[in-house]
Amino acid sequence: MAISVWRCSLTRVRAMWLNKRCLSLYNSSHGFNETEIKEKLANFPGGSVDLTKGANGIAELCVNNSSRMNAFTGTMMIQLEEQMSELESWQDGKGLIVYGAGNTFCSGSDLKAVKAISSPQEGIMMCMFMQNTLTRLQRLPLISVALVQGKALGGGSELCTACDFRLMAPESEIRFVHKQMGLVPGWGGAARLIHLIGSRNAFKLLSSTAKVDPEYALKIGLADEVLNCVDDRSLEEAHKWLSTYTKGSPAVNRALKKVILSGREQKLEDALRTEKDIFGTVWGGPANLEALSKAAKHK
Ligand SMILES: CCCC(=O)SCCNC(=O)CCNC(=O)[C@H](O)C(C)(C)COP(=O)(O)OP(=O)(O)OC[C@H]1O[C@@H](n2cnc3c(N)ncnc32)[C@H](O)[C@@H]1OP(=O)(O)O
Repeated sequence: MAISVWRCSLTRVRAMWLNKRCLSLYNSSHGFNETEIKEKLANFPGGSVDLTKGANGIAELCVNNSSRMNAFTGTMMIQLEEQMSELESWQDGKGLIVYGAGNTFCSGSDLKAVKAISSPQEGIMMCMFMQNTLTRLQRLPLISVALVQGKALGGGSELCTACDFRLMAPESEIRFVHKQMGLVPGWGGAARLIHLIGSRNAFKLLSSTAKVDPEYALKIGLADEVLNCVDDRSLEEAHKWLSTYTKGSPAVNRALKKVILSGREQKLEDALRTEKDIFGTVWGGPANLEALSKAAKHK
């Protein structure tokens, strides 16, 4: 009995490790040493990244460092990575809302930590670590939404581009301030921004470091909706918005996200093949059989 439990958990750990390796961009073959950068990041504590998984299949991920406008400390970067493993293995999950504590989104990386990891080699390691994590966020089999209240600055603006959708509360702003810091985005924000709004609009936002308000964000396709509410009520509003897109079984919702991902990331022929494989996982499945038995009409 004890041996079979041990084998089972060993298989689960191995599956999680393989999954993580497949979903990440960088591993040791790219000169990336995850253990080393985690040890370094652990020296910059503070704040937390809190995950709440709802019984309705919707999770909330809260970036919480309110005394520093939710800036990412080293330990928060590590926690964000750990929460991705938790979400990747959540079979009942359908959706995710990423938001910041205290009615503001996130002011990027903690400037104190950034100062201490200032060598280009360490900067590149931190950048690889965060790109891995945010790529895994983007590739979660969940419909993800960034709820932007207050400010999303620097790395915070990059974080919101890793979600499938962005909802902006009144008076909120997204701002790629990197150039003013003598930087360019490094957490994958530039590449994702170009996919979202095109290279000309992305060029303008990155080179001017302009504040993007909800109305302009909606106009250029950076935001998907301008919410009516501020403070805690905007989280409720975000849940309501998301519920339109997460109806139905987790298996079908997750399959849907996977076909969108393959269409987004793969070449057409490969995406078509992946779509066929994913189709095979839902065809004749419980949700399909139930719909057929009800002879559903779509009037
Ligand atoms: C590849 C990633 C690249 C990056 O993310 S680089 C970092 C980019 N982010 C920044 O430069 C943000 C710098 N902060 C600001 O511009 C302003 O603090 C901000 C966010 C507009 C808020 O302004 P205010 O509302 O006036 O509030 P405040 O300035 O008094 O801030 C409240 C406390 O929060 C702190 N804070 C804000 N952003 C921080 C950050 N990123 N790292 C470390 N601490 C940060 C700020 O220092 C202040 O603390 P304290 O009260 O002085 O002890």
